[in-house]
Amino acid sequence: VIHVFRTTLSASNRHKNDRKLPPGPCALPIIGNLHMLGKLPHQNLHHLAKRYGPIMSLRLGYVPTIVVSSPQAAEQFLKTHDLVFASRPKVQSSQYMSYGAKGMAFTQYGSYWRTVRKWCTLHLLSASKVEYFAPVRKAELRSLVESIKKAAAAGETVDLSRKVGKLIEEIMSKVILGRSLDDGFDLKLLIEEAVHLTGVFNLSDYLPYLAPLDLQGFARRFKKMSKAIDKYFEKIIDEHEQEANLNERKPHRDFVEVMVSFLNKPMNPYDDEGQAYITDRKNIKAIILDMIGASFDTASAVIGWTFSELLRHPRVMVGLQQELETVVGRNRMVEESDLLKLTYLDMVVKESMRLHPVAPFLIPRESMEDVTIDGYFIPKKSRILVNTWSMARDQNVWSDNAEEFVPERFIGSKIDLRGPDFQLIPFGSGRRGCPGLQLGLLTVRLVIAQLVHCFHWELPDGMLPNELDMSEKFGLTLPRANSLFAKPAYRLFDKGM
Ligand code: HEM
Repeated sequence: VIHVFRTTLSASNRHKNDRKLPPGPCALPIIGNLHMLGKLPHQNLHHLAKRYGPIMSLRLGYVPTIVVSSPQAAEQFLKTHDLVFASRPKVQSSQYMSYGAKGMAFTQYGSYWRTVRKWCTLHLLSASKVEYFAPVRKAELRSLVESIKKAAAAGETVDLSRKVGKLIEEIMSKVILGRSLDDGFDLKLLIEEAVHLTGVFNLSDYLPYLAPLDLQGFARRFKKMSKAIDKYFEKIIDEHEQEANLNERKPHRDFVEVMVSFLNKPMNPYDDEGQAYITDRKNIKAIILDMIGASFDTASAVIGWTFSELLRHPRVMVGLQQELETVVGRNRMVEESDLLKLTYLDMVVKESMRLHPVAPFLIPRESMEDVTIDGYFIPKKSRILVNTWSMARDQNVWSDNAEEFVPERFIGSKIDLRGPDFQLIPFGSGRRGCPGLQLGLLTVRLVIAQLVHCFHWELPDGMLPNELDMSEKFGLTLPRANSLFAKPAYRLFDKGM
């Protein structure tokens, strides 16, 4: 009770003193504005921002929260004051799922995070590492094309969401764990649930005195999931250790193999900040979980939305097939080396990631000190939600047709989706921007190009393009709510292999 009284009092005091918080809707006692989020918070906050402006202040439970909804405002938070907002809040999910924030994505800013990030960027996510796995992508895509070809020959409709989900899961698990997931353990289902629960608003994070009651049952679910995942990772690390003993001189390939080779060694021996060690298996398990969580759902969500838009806009699908025909020709499949020449594909992917950003609030940040932005006071320990979904619908930035899927808007434009241009930041920006961008983007482009090149696609049962369901499922990521079904017809001249 004292805690509730204190937080309510201190929140109202903040309004009273001369430091002006950004505008925002009135907050109720105790819950603040939590009741205004609804099932699709990115959409509801988009509507509220239209009324209160691009830097809006809310109180979620006891947590002061700032919602950023324009590219100019995002630049202030992610570039001008990048360091102030380079931390992540301590949340219940990371305590359970990241072994007490021992990974990267949910770890507070500091020397541990800096070292882990540098190390992962250098040893796991570098350009040469991404390239190294090209044969894995090729083999997995070939086998997917073969299976869709069979379905096409039988006149069947395929569940594209499921097929693409499986493909990404296979590619990423070979890259990260060094093995196929065909071993009876449904890691994908657990990761999907973990990512979803990490994104939805957990009362225990906003009203911590209620945490022991676990009113939404999240803690129970996190504990159960983390136990199952931990057991699985232990087995994988054991196997890697045995293999490492057998082949000491073998080059290290998958992520676990690289990490196991660093066990008990400092991550950056030549660096002043080398306090971080992969001292025990917890570091390895936390990093693996981050990598899997960050890669399974993101790439498949982008591909799912891009296919949905292509099916809703046959003109764009045909345009993309024409480009593929010119650059690749119908006598062979797409190779990774073709991708650089596919400029329309690039526009299609940009447009899809603009309208359907995979992480609608990026991964929430937390301010490390008090700061004033555009005359507004942003208190230390505020939670920052950058609403990229809302930014894509800003008519001042994207003109009257902001809500329409028009890849041609990028003709002659230099907008880069990797972070420098704040109107399009599906991978975030600044110190906390996505370190897996290269791997993610390459995978997304390759899969879309291959499937559009090899097959004609139609909506099933005479469904019209404007009848396709486009509902979203909100979590840390924003995939389609329902599976996408489509009917393929093989279109390459030869056997395509
Ligand atoms: C198309 C696929 C992907 C998309 C759209 C995406 C998007 C994002 C976004 C929006 C963030 C938050 C950035 C911020 O707060 O500014 C992020 C962070 C992160 N991503 Fe990705 N990502 C993708 C693929 C990947 C892959 C394949 C990996 C690794 C295998 C990865 C690893 C990470 C990690 C570790 C972080 C946390 C970084 C940190 O906190 O320092 N991502 N990603």
